[in-house]
Amino acid sequence: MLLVFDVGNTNIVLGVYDGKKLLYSFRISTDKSKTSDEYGILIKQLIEYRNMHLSDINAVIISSVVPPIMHTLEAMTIKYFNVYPLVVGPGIKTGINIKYDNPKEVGADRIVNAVAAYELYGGPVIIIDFGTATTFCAVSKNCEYLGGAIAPGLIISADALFQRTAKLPKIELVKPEKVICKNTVESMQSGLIYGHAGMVDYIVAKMKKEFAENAYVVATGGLAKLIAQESKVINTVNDMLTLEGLRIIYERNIEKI
Ligand SMILES: Nc1ncnc2c1ncn2[C@@H]1O[C@H](COP(=O)(O)OP(=O)(O)O)[C@@H](O)[C@H]1O
Ligand SMILES: CC(C)(COP(=O)(O)O)[C@@H](O)C(=O)NCCC(=O)O
Ligand SMILES: [K+]
Repeated sequence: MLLVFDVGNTNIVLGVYDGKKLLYSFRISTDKSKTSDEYGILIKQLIEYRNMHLSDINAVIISSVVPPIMHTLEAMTIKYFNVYPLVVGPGIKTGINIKYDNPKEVGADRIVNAVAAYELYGGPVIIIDFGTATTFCAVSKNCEYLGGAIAPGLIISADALFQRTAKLPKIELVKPEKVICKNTVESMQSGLIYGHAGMVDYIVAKMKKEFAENAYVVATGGLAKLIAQESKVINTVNDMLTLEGLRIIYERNIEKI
């Protein structure tokens, strides 16, 4: 079986694939201070909790936007799974033509999402990933990664309001019923959530004008569902987009699983 790792700035999402089928997924926090043994034991417990064994995993692929954690994770997979991981980066076949000024600069998660979105929905396609940052990526009809936009994510924006003011509290990210709110917490929720949805609709409209009016729009990431309730431009939410992309890239790089 294949174990895939999507290492984001807030969470690591793991998936276990049997061929093309995602059996289980797990979400753990990204913690730069954890050792390879701490990750190893945690992942062992998650796998055994699903009645599998470490030895059931015979391949690993990792995509990461947190370079300092990579050495730890690579050491962990070698020690606990006896497997050298495939790491998404230069030299890996993705099947996508990256038109960024410097292709090495694009976050691996954005490439992986682009691969999955093109495979699942075809091009032209726009991918929005609501993670620590909210990223937008445009992929053309001919599978070119055209680039996109990076905006502060919802959690970053909420934290900034809390940290940079004296009177604004930490809040839960839920949508208030109205946009005109009569207390501090709901007013912050209103600005954050309706504001983010408006930003999404505006950027997508501008992207469509710039490259393809008929682009399909797929959203992923921890907060995708929350914004998709409000945004008018998201065609589908696929929470497993990055995991699917990792599975597809693995298949493109290895003849046989
Ligand atoms: N299933 C979920 N439901 C609600 N919020 C979530 C869920 N998963 C993650 N989040 C929140 O969404 C934020 C972004 O998560 P994630 O997409 O994992 O970010 P990243 O990829 O940058 O690590 C996190 O702060 C997390 O608390
Ligand atoms: C933009 C990101 C921080 C998003 O990361 P995430 O929110 O998923 O943790 C990541 O994709 C990244 O570090 N990208 C490198 C810069 C770029 O893509 O141009
Ligand atoms: K991500």
